Amino acid sequence: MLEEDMEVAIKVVVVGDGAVGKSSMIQRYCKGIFTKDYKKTIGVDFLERQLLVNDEDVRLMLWDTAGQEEFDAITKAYYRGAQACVLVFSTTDRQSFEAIGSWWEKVEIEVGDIPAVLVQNKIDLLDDTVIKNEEAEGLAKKLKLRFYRTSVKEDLNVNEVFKYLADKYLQRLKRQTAEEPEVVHTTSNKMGVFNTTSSNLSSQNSSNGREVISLRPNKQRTKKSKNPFGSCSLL
Ligand SMILES: Nc1nc2c(ncn2[C@@H]2O[C@H](COP(=O)(O)OP(=O)(O)OP(=O)(O)O)[C@@H](O)[C@H]2O)c(=O)[nH]1
Repeated sequence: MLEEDMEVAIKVVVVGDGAVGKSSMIQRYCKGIFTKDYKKTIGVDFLERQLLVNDEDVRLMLWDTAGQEEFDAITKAYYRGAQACVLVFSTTDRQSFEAIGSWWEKVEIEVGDIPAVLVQNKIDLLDDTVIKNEEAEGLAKKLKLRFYRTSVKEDLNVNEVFKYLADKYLQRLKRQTAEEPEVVHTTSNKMGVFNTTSSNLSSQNSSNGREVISLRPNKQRTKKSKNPFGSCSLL
């Protein structure tokens, strides 16, 4: 168990080419809805949802980044501090599959090796697929990532993607707190156990020039919401 009064908050970035279903996936997960309309994401959006993983309260902050290159400069800034990543391509878009390597690279350059998953979305359109199963599985193997096939439209496997990431993140966090029991938090993009009070928050500069945020346990835990969608907010 982690420190009792703490909430684990995980910043997750969802990346991939335009129109692969990133915004839809986040909306499905946080709000339980799906819309057929395509509205290009300009820059970055943000939604959150709470979940329980092995009795731990986890808050996932899901950052929806634009798939178009024209927004690269903006979206890259938002990768900083990311603690987990979803790499998405579409069943019906070959280019989006081929671009996965470069998306992962962009994220890794900003935040290093963080828990991540490879997701093939729109599997309801499998009849029109332009990517062979072996190719997708081969890519996951090459990148050493867990691979999921989802249909946001049919609500297939979406929860599993985020549950897996939260779980993987917690495992790393526990390993790290076991190794460094005095350090509640860590640095830059790495592990973070956050609380919502600012009074105990201090910051300093780390050796690599990135900001280090020190966070201490929050003694006043906020009441948990029973409805997972109840905690969603659009900023
Ligand atoms: N058939 C099908 N359509 C989907 C699925 N997921 C998303 N879509 C549709 O694909 C289109 C693009 O979805 P978005 O979620 O806007 O894509 P995005 O990746 O956020 O796109 P950008 O904001 O441009 O980066 C929309 O019309 C969605 O309704 C799915 O699982 N199946």
